[in-house]
Amino acid sequence: MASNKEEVKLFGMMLSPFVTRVEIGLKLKGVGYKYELEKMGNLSEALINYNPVYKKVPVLVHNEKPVSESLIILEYIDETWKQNPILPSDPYKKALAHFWSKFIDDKFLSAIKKAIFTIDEKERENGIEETEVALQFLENEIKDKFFGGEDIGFVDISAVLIAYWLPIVQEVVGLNLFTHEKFPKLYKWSQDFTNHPIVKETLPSRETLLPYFKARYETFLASK
Ligand SMILES: N[C@@H](CCC(=O)N[C@@H](CS)C(=O)NCC(=O)O)C(=O)O
Repeated sequence: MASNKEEVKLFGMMLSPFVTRVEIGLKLKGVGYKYELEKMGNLSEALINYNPVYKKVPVLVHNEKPVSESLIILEYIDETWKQNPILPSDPYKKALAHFWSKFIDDKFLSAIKKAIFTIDEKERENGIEETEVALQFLENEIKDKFFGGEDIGFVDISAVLIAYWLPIVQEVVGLNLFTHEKFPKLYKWSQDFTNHPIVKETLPSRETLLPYFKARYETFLASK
């Protein structure tokens, strides 16, 4: 737990998988925090001061020191509060955890964005194919219950957007990318992960996320 002297603030936004990563990390550690709710398109001056480079959430402010970028924040949390480790201590395993988390943010995210937010049919198909290739790499990486072994770790938390956001997003868009048939191990992992009590209590409800994403997708289609 954060001691009384410590002040932990999380600048976040509803329905953001990047903010959810940080919340899961803090809760796994049992660190209490104050949530500062930001609004898309109307960010507070405080947030912009804390993250002038990207002007995005999440930002963790620990005793007035701001840390930005969800994966960097997660590592900071893990190094600051030692209980319930999120990253492996073995340097090679730690390097692999960083590799796969970066893979999710680089390869998977760019592929899925292309698969969803592209009008050009050929380009969209490339996006779908690239998403499936990325999911297959992750399917091959699951050796235990979680990417982190028997307990949730860094890659699991990074992949929350695959476990929870992707099934909802593909339903709205009408894609069948991530199914039990195509990726049995990854699908089973997504069930175990989203049913973990800390993850479950942190995820936004399907009833909120689905209409939000539907509206966003319709706005995109209307703009084309
Ligand atoms: N790479 C960043 C991504 C963060 C991000 O995209 N945050 C979005 C919310 S999901 C945001 O703050 N958007 C506000 C804006 O663009 O004005 C991370 O991992 O923290």
